[in-house]
Amino acid sequence: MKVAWAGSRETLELSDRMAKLVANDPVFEKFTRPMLGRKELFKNTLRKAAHGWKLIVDLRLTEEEAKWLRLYIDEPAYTDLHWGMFIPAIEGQGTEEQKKKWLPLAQKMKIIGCYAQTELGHGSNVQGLETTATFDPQADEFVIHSPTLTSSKWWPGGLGKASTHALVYARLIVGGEFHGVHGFIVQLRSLEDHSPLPGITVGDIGLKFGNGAYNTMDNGVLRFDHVRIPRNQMLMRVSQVTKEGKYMQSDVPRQLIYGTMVYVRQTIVVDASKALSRAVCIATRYSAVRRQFGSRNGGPETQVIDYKTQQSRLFPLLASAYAFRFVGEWLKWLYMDVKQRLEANDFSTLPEAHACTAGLKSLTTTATADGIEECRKLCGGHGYLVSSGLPELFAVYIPACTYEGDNVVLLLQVARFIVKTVSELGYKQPVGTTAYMGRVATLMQNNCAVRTAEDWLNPGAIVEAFEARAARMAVACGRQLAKFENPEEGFAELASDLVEASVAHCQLIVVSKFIEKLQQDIPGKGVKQSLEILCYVYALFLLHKHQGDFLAVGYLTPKQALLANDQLRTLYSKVRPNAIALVDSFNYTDHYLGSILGRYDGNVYPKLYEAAWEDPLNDSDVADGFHQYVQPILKQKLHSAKL
Ligand SMILES: CCCCCCCC/C=C\CCCCC/C=C/C(=O)SCCNC(=O)CCNC(=O)[C@H](O)C(C)(C)COP(=O)(O)OP(=O)(O)OC[C@H]1O[C@@H](n2cnc3c(N)ncnc32)[C@H](O)[C@@H]1OP(=O)(O)O
Ligand SMILES: Cc1cc2nc3c(=O)[nH]c(=O)nc-3n(C[C@H](O)[C@H](O)[C@H](O)COP(=O)(O)OP(=O)(O)OC[C@H]3O[C@@H](n4cnc5c(N)ncnc54)[C@H](O)[C@@H]3O)c2cc1C
Repeated sequence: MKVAWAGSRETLELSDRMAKLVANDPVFEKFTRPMLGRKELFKNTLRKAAHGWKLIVDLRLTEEEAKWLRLYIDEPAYTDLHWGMFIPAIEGQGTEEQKKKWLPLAQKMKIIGCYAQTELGHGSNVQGLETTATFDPQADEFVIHSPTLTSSKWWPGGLGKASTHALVYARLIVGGEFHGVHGFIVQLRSLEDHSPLPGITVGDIGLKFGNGAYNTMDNGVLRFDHVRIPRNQMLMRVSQVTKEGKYMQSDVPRQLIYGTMVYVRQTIVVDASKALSRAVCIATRYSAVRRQFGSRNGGPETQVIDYKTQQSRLFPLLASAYAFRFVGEWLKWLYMDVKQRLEANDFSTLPEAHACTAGLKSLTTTATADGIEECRKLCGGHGYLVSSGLPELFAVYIPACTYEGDNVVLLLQVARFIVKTVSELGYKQPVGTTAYMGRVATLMQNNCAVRTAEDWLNPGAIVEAFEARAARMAVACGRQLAKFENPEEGFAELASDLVEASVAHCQLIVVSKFIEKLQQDIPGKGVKQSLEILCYVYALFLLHKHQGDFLAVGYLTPKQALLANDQLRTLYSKVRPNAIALVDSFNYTDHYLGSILGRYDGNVYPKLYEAAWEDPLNDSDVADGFHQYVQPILKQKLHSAKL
């Protein structure tokens, strides 16, 4: 199962080596992180990032090894944005000449870059950005300017203190004409002493949610006062500005300017399975350690993992972690395919790649953020201790529902894609993830054939149920929209229904990709059978949770929905004996998990007890401040009998 989870034996071995390298290096200790003040915390992150880079250089790690190393260091840092957005943006939107100039500098870390798109006044609405880049043909330069307070760049990670350069998204103005938002490489700080260059105001935006957590990152604010950059620092793969001041659009669609977001959304889906699996690993191991009630004749109490309620909350999350792992693997393939096509100037699959990355980013991050919080509750009171690892994981993870596109805004993008597909059904055969809509007539007509709970253990029955629900919801939205004279007004009015239709479509993708995965050769005794059980758990859990949809569209009867729930209970009993092995298969070190409750050896109580004494409050028996603030109260002479 470890190999199935990792994707291949090679990846398992490689990631295992990197995990151990980090775990055994004292520089990467993270237990004290939540107790550090902001300055110490940030400096500590810089120290870890520098040590990580030294290891990468000294040990001549490959790009793949370096990625795993950074993951296991497990601390958001400016390097995430440098490697994760700045470099990919230049790769995707730069010309060959620009790539030749900037990529070696960035890859050797001679410069540090960030991705400066969002502003104080606009994030979701990228076309609403206010920063301007005005071409000055006399000087052959662009003038980058922040005309208003709301045009201040706000949020970019790595911008506040670390970056020397930024990829700045600004409205292009050539000859007095606006040409939409484009990307510009702008130097922010001196490469000698790191001080901000003339015309640049830059700093950190302040503390964020949670102790430690994402506060290791210097999310920044940036203003430009007529800052000049050479013309060739506009990324010009999509459109060009000539020396003479002529704006030229190439054959490449202008949506490619958003290409970095497609790339990052894809990586976020892969990361969702990592974050959720960490939380599930902690909650599952602890649920096997924790005992409450049910002692008979003085025997041990019941392990809380044996309670059906615990199983019905925990096992769907375990199944979701696996589902997200496999859909992430598929999405990575889809992205690589689109990337290759784009390089060959084939843009035909870009809209689907956009819809899939947007929709799956939204679905997996929402489920993961909610799932981490559920895992905290599954661990009872001890889950609320920072030493459980769950509060920090939650605090670090939740902004994933917002960054790289607010999850609702992204589902509305999926809705546009679905509505367009439905409206074209008469003359255009849908392909890829919308191919099922080509069978819309059958899907609208046929109802579920399930008669017994066992009938639900059939991939065909499950896929058809999810297809029928998604198709019927999409068609219903299409019919409602057709009643509006102005389609945009209709879209705005029906936005909530459209979002629900998008969720149904995205859930269908995850379920289908899990089922497709099971059609592959999966070696290892019992591995495939265990994955089949998890796949049914994932699908039937969703069906149970959203049974209102399946009933409302008329595909299921209430009896069939009940049968699905009956089957789900049986499946939980089948997951139980393997639950620990299924989380051990994630192959996480205790260092990466960072949780006393999730320790591999299960030695929870002694270690919790030990850790309590390491809290700074326990440095002395009598607290600082006692004599000043508490003792006077204890010693006061009360004048009134009532008091
Ligand atoms: C305990 C320690 C643990 C450590 C863990 C570490 C965890 C760290 C992990 C990861 C680090 C991540 C760091 C995060 C950094 C975050 C960065 C950011 O947030 S960068 C900013 C991102 N911003 C956004 O995402 C903005 C969202 N808005 C948009 O994307 C768009 O503007 C829009 C919502 C799509 C709106 O566009 P709209 O339709 O209104 O208009 P147009 O812009 O004109 O688009 C029209 C057509 O274009 C199509 N389109 C839109 N987007 C894309 C795209 N990306 N690709 C292709 N096509 C696109 C759209 O569909 C329209 O098409 P048609 O309908 O005309 O065919
Ligand atoms: C931790 C973190 C790191 C970040 N890192 C970066 C970075 O490195 N670089 C960068 O450029 N940016 C970064 N961002 C910014 C991030 O990309 C934006 O915050 C995000 O895209 C959401 O945009 P917004 O803040 O404008 O939200 P808003 O759009 O203001 O959202 C507010 C509310 O309005 C709703 N809403 C908005 N538009 C619509 C609509 N059309 N229909 C219905 N509802 C709508 C949303 O659903 C939400 O509920 C980061 C943000 C965070 C939190």
